[in-house]
Amino acid sequence: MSSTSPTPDHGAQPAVTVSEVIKSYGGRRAVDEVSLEVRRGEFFGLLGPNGAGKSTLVEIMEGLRKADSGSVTVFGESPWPRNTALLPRMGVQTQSSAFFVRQTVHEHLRTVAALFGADPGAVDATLDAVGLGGRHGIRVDSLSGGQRQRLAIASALVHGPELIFLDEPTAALDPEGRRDLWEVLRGLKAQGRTIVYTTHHLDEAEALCDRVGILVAGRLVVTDAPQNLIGTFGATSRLLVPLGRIDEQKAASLPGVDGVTVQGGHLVLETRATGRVLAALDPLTGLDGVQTRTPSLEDVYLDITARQSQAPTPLTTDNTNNQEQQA
Ligand SMILES: Nc1ncnc2c1ncn2[C@@H]1O[C@H](COP(=O)(O)OP(=O)(O)OP(=O)(O)O)[C@@H](O)[C@H]1O
Repeated sequence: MSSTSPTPDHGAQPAVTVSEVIKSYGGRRAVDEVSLEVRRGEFFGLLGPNGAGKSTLVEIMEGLRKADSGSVTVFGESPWPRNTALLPRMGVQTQSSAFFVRQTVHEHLRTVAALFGADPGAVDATLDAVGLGGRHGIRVDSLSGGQRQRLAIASALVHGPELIFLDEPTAALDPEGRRDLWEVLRGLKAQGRTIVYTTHHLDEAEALCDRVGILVAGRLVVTDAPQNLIGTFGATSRLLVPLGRIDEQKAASLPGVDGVTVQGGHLVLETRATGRVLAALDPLTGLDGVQTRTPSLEDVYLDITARQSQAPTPLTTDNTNNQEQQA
């Protein structure tokens, strides 16, 4: 990767602005009047079920697809039609990234680096960063799916872009590869780069993203910081009590318990008042072996997407709109 870091210019225009974008295929809206801003230095995650419109929206931001209506700017300029001035400032990994399949890994990345006029010295460092350091001489068409994905990510990073678009970058990676890439992405953010990415891994989005946007059937239903979403949408905590300690009816009658189910070897108590329920349980069952599960972004996501699929309604908007973003 190039060692050049973006000049910090917080308070400047957003990295990406999307305004009322619509894109339809055959009369069906894949992206339905979406507006959002990605701030400079922000790590922004787009979440949503299969077919929700994430890739379409990201590719419109990248200038790879044309919106039917609405507007997009990247660093204040339109990415469509193909804006060559923006290319050195953007790194793009798509779900169908192209490769020079007859080249070796090192040749491929050297070629990509040369196309962008990047420092050839960045090739080795980038391959190391994505875990392909030991694969320099392997032909691209002999790589595994996960290794190809790493090479696609390297191809998006080698020229040290300010703004990085990654479409499901960890989809084909093994757990170790996923964690390694998290560190690479955190490093890029620490350098002040802006990252827009899509993922189905909610734990990952919660760990990495400053803000996430959830798309359902082409509509952006909510945008906020993961912790704000968890707080705002008030997913309940769960207390797991080993079976046999307390009967279901008695548990359901405890103050603060919203619901009780049996799952595996546990009675699962749903609550928004964990301390109160633990205090009530202690004299009845003791707390040994009682486990507490706090709500996660995944809980909130599943709740929001299920409710939106049944009855689409506007949700509370971004709590972080007026907060300064930290690089
Ligand atoms: N080139 C195309 N022609 C026709 N329909 C398309 C095209 N690209 C996408 N679509 C449709 O648009 C909708 C949104 O697709 P998109 O790939 O953007 O969703 P996604 O959220 O990225 O899905 P996934 O999580 O499965 O990657 C889907 O119904 C898809 O079938």
